[in-house]
Amino acid sequence: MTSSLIQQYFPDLSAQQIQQFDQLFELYQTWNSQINVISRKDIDQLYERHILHSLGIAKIFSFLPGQHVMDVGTGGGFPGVPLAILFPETNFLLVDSIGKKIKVVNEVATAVGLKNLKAVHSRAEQVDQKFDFVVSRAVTKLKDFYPWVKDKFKKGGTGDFKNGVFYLKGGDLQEELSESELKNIQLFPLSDYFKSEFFETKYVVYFPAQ
Ligand SMILES: C[S@@+](CC[C@H](N)C(=O)[O-])C[C@H]1O[C@@H](n2cnc3c(N)ncnc32)[C@H](O)[C@@H]1O
Repeated sequence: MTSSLIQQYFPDLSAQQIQQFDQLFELYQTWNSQINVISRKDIDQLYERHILHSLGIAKIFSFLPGQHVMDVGTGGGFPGVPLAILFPETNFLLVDSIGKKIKVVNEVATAVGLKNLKAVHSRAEQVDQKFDFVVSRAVTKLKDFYPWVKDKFKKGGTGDFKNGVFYLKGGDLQEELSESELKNIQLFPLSDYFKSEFFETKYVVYFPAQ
């Protein structure tokens, strides 16, 4: 399997980025058979359901060179690994509270030669660093998530986006968003960018640090 689906939606990739995305299939196939980081029945859908889904954030916002981004609860590296390939001059810290998942991330990142990514075994709450942005997917409800990261933002912003959170969410979000009591939430449907059934119910949720 190759990264042709990714190239379809991101036509300006460099030869190195294409090679890195191509390498991911075999790497995840191998590592996932030893340490489960994505559902085994999903491995054939790696490019659509994991890599392209992660890159949905990049359709909304382009991280800048030198910015610092934390991926909370990265598991096997989503969305952090695909974003670190796409934004090679942005610094990514991938965090997970399960050490063996971080081992997979480090193996994959080393194999594809990612120099802008560091993965650490830690609870997000315990990370003592400040970031421009936090990204995440499938970790917990926003009401419980935001307190983990609320004191971890630098002041600042880029264009329409003040430093804050880009969270990949699916399904009916009304109740979750209202119980979170977060202000200035923006929802971006990924069906506006990616044409397949999988993305019909998927969103990027953005809110500024508050
Ligand atoms: C369902 S997995 C999602 C993994 C990945 N983001 C993805 O979408 O494939 C949730 C992950 O969050 C991690 N996690 C849960 N609470 C955490 C916390 N407080 N700090 C860091 N990681 C956490 C779990 O260990 C688990 O790997």
